[in-house]
Amino acid sequence: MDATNGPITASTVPSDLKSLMAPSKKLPFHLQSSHTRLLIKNGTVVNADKMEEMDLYIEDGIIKQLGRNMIIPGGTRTIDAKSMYVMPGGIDPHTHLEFEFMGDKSVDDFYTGTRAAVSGGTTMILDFAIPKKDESLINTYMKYRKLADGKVCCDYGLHVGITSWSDSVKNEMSDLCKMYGVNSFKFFLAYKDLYMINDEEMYHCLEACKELGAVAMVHAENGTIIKENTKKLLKEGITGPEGHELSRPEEVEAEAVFRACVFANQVKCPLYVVHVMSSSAGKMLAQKRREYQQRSVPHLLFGETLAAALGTYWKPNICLHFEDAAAHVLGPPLRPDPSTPTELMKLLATGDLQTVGSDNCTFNAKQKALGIGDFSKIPNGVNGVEDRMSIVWEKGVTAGIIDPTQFVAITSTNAAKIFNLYPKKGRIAVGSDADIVVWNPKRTKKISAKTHQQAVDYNIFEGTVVHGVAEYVIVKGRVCVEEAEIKASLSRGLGEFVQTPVFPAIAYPDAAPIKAENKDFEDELLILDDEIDFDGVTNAGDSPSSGRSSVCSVPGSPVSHRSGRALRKEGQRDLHSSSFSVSSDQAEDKKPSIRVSEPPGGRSTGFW
Ligand SMILES: NC(=O)NCCC(=O)O
Ligand SMILES: [Zn+2]
Repeated sequence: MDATNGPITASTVPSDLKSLMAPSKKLPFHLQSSHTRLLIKNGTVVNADKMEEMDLYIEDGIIKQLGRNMIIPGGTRTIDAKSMYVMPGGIDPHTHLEFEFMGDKSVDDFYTGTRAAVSGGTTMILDFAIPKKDESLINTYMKYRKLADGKVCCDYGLHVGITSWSDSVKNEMSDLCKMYGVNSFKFFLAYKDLYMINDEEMYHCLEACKELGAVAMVHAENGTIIKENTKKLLKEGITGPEGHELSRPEEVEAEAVFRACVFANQVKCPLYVVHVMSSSAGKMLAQKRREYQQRSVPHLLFGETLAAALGTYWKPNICLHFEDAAAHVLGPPLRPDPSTPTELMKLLATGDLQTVGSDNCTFNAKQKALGIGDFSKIPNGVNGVEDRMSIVWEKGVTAGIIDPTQFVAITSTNAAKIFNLYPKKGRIAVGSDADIVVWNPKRTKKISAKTHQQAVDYNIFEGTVVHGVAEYVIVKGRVCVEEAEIKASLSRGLGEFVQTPVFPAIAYPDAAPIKAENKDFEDELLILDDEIDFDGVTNAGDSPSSGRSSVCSVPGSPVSHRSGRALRKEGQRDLHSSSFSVSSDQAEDKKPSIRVSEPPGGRSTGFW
């Protein structure tokens, strides 16, 4: 097939995808109003590198202007964000919606799951298309596209699982990268006999990812030990949910983290460790990451933890009721050490971990009951897609461990960078998607299954009071949550599949930048980012009279236009006539004066 490393284009779209692409363009009539104009006033705009008092003007689903005293068209709706934070909508890098797993199917589907996500301030999810060992990767991917397209309430992307190794798997990985908009592959060192691959297969999988410019992802637990321990525990009569954690204690997770890191380093393939659930695993990853960074292999390793791990733990009395305990079963497990949530939050604060996912994979009490009498049959998975943002805020910002800019980094920007969505997603900037959350740090909420939006009948954060919620959520320019209530505008089909191009600059800093889906669009964003990164301030805060008018308004027009290019200051570089690589510079930590504060616990080694 005629494929390149670039984005999907009309000529490279396979015929099976064409049928999916056509309908997603035809939005229902009520979603078609392309002239939605919105002004968000008086708020504090928070990006991962700084906070600024600014207004924001949105049109056609895109951020068009940032600044103060902007000239905007009449008839524009205004939201007053006084005393609130205006942030990039959350990106949940890890969900399993309608996932067929362990004999059942997770109850939150692409509609209820993304609806719940948006209600909590998340405006994009990355789900997993996981094939059985003998299944085609592309067929599995197509199955997920068919499940999700037309159903999702916010944009989504797909990671693909690697559960076996062969030439055909390798070829399909290549096709997925080159033609289907996938840039990340997860392999499992757990789930022996189901999904687990062995060390040799891991080596080849990492080699293939590196060759393709993809991000390798690993579920790091030692599946062989888990299998043998499980047999032993069941034989000893330990059949209840307490057996779950006993079969896979912290070092079983840390061993697999270590092994995967060493393999990644040998192959020199960027590796993203999903759901780091223990202090032992987190520290192991931090140690390897720092070690490789010192040997000038920056950003080889990335780590994700979960809202579940930050928001709760395996409490001493949890096993008094099977239903409670089973609802908390996921792999790797919640840990009995009560210091785990704080330890993991500190690793996020120091940049040793980069992202927080939900791993949302929900099963109702009836489904969890499959494991009565045998803990190994409890379908693994918990909720989190809805509460992830509030849990991170509560346990991070309210607790004084991170500041709002770090909150944005770990809930949105870092995922956008790692999976090559930035700055279309993960940043409040002119030209970026208007996926925005207006965060109210004064509104409180008591989390409960009785009031949550998710389809599942249990909430592992039940009773937690959070001091900070999504007051308004804007999805592609539409106000979908208002005063913390879902509006009718949040509907099926509002979201679309978003390609994730290979060679993300943060993971492959030496590679030539891969263009996003719209060349003009990306060029404009890169220019604006250059202004932000190297001036130390955005031009967005300047008055229109400063001469840098393209962001505040475009000459001759009351509003700026997406296609309008930023005017350069005298002496400022023209990226189109220079050999300077913006993408690689975006990946560096050497930008001057862009942080508002140092993270607690010392200087970050991450990419805040
Ligand atoms: N995490 C979990 O227990 N369920 C979802 C599947 C996985 O991520 O391993
Ligand atoms: Zn998962």
